[in-house]
Amino acid sequence: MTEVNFEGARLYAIPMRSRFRGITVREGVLLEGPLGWGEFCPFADYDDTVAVSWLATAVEQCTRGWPAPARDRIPINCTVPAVDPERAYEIVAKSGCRTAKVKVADHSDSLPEDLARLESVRDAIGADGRVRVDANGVWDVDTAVNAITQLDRAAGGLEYVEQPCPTIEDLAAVRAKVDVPIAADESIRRAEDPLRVAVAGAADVAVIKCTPLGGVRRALRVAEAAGLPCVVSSALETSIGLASQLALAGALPELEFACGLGTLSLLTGDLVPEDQSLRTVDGYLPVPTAAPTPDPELLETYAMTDPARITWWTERLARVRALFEQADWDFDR
Ligand SMILES: O=C(O)CCC(=O)C1=CC=C[C@@H](O)[C@@H]1C(=O)O
Ligand SMILES: [Mg+2]
Repeated sequence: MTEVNFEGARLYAIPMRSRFRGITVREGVLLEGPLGWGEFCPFADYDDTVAVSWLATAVEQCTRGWPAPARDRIPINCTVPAVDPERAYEIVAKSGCRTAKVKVADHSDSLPEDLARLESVRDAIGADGRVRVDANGVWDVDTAVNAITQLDRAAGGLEYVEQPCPTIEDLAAVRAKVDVPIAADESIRRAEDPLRVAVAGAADVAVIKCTPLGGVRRALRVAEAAGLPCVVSSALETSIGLASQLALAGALPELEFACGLGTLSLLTGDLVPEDQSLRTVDGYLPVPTAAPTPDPELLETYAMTDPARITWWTERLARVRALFEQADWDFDR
């Protein structure tokens, strides 16, 4: 992998606008290769083995590029964190998106807050907008059935509920009891072999994220294996990593749903110049033909400065690089 300039890795730390997935500062690494830059940003709680796929996505982007797209723009959902109703209204209203994805079940006893947030989101998006929720797998089957029924009512109809329960079996049980369609996210992405998850009977929609799945080519194979309509959703990358996710959304043979790639708005900044930044405009993002280039000034502004974090990321990158090289990674497999 001499093609990738690991010595020139740039470490960044960008504060989030609101806490999301327990994260208040997004950290990661940019790597340069012959085709431009890629982004390595596995969440801190992922071990090195899991992080290998994240590195593969960055290496694919900066050394190989992506398969040809089937479309040139992607409809985007705005993402509403577990915020109060006023803030939820504001996020949806100013997003320009016709679909909103709302985080629910953020903490125990969250249902009354979730219901108020959904009512507000429906007010903001209007009767013809679409509203989906994501519970990140925290409910058991009975809790899920009860919550989904109430959330569906508060939202004036849900497009789908993403990962209501942790297991495939529980998703199937909930799906048999509610009319709201079910989407599988963690069930696919965290599976030991995402190509072999029997998700078809348990969900109506597959959420696919190319960053943790090892690149655009692999994610396309996972999408095909899932055999369901797909939604591409982000891993909270900067514009550098979002480019791969948009390339995946662009290359899917069919795309029925808006994708969860409008997450740059959750960060307080980006690493590329304003005119290349992948911020949603009128509910859409373009499918890039090449990775955007980081702005040297922004790399300085958001450079990681905490010595302990720098050591942690540098050592992690070295370990994951060694695993990636041992794996003799095949991007097409
Ligand atoms: O899909 C979206 O609208 C935004 C992305 C998003 O929700 C997520 C990004 C990163 C980590 C995940 O916990 C979370 C998700 O569960 O889908
Ligand atoms: Mg999800």
